[in-house]
Amino acid sequence: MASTGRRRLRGRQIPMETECGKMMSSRSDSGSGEDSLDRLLPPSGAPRRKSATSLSKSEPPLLRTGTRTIYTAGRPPWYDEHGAQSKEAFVIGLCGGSASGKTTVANKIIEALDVPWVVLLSMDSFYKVRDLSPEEQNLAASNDYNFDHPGAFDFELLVSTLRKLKQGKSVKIPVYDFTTHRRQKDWKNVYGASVIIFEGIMSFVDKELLQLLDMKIFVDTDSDIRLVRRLRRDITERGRDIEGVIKQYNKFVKPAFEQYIEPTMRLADIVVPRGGGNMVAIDLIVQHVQSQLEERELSVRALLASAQQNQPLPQTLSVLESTAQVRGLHTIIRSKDTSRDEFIFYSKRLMRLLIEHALTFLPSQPCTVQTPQGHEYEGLSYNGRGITGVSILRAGETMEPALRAVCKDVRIGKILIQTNLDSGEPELHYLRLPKDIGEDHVILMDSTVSTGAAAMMAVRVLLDHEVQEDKIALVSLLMAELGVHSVAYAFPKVKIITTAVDKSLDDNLHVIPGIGDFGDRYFGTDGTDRWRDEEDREQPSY
Ligand SMILES: Nc1ncnc2c1ncn2[C@@H]1O[C@H](COP(=O)(O)OP(=O)(O)O)[C@@H](O)[C@H]1O
Ligand SMILES: Nc1ccn([C@@H]2O[C@H](COP(=O)(O)O)[C@@H](O)[C@H]2O)c(=O)n1
Repeated sequence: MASTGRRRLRGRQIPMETECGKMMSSRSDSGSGEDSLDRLLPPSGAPRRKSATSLSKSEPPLLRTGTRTIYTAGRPPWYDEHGAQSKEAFVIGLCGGSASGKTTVANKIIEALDVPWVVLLSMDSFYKVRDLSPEEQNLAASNDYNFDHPGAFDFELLVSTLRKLKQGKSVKIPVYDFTTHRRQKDWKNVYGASVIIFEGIMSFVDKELLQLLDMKIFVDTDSDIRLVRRLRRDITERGRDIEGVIKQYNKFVKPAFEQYIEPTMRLADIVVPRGGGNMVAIDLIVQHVQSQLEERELSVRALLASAQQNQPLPQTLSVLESTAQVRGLHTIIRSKDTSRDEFIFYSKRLMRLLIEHALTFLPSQPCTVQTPQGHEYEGLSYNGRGITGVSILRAGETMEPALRAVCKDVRIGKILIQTNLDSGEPELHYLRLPKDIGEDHVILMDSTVSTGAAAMMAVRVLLDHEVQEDKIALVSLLMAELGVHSVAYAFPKVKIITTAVDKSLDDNLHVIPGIGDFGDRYFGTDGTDRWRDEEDREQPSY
């Protein structure tokens, strides 16, 4: 499962560490502001981050421990050839008394596991939502409020969040502040993962929650040690004083351990004595998880390549009319002898025609306007909430100027999908989508579509962000028949819009007769750059 192989940036092979920086496992974002940024690539020069997202224990949401930085290879497909979510995340539940070392064990597992997309979810995030009343605030301030009772947690939100995350969907997670006993204003956006580690003092008390856990681990640390650790932590990290910690411990923490937490030890698959120092136990856990992940591996491209062949083209497909002008443009950009500047110029013209064509599928309603001559004109106006263009990087980004030119104030999102050259599978590496994209019509842009695996991954991501399937238009200059069938079969409501559909794919899954590698030809990375005007060079924006 851990993949460290070579990648191809939708066509271009890149050395991972120099071009993209190294990847981190998973992350969260505050979701505030115009863009909610699910970024998997650190900006160049930015400090590297630790392995997984920790979702409540500290702010900013980075790993707190670990001697090693784990880099990921991006998110592999979590859907099958039908576009359905077939790959559920593996969920590890970690239970144990307060300060037993749950978080420490979780981080050790993440480090040793070394797989992409691990999320660390803490039960602390799900302390009840309502603000404490002034009396309760006073109780909390004097360590007289009971945070160690099942009733203190919002299990409903916790179960629904974990269920969604396990299905590979993105979720918003509250962030808890131990110093104010409140949730912070901004919640974190977290994208679905391959492995979810869920830790908390009451991880095993709720039946529904238990059913979501694939592996249950109890961290069993001596109560004296827990008290000492808790004293140190609560004073240094949670703004408490020594008397208060001891009072709270004796009044609530200790009895709760005996009444609610310790009895759930019998539900555990593995008990880890001593916590994070027990490397033998951690290695055993890691071995088991790795074997489970291997079993879940899935080859989407292979499944697609053998699927849905020799069928009539779907109703959802619209091919730009093959006028003399369109054929002429194709002739230029398909020719291997076309120079780069001509390739850019004429593919841009074709993109403009394609995007204009795509916009005709947006919903409209009749409207009447007054002309300057005082007469009425019966026209049409766009009848939707907003329009977002989402480009599949890198080549899809070349279509953004055409969209911006014809669609005023369009919002733009980006998805970076790379092909792992070892597995041949697409992997999701970077995602930036505008806030509330779920309400918009989305024009999903990629220059070419071959098997459809990357396009399917992008559609899957949009659906996971609540975009409605019938509001997605996949717009591509050139598509292979196979890709059209794959996307249409998996997502029958997605509109597919292109300027040409080519019959076949070669052994490298390139479209035939095709256009070559669009990104390489456009960005001049194919080594055959015959550029005339150096100043006009275009580069990808990320
Ligand atoms: N094996 C250990 N040795 C020393 N200190 C530890 C060990 N494990 C955890 N700690 C410390 O104890 C405190 C609580 O650990 P943590 O993993 O956050 O526990 P939990 O998540 O169960 O509350 C932290 O300050 C942590 O650094
Ligand atoms: N406002 C709060 C909320 C919770 N606590 C204590 O946190 C403990 C659970 O967190 P761990 O990291 O120790 O598992 C729990 O025992 C609560 O007493 C708090 O002090 N203040």
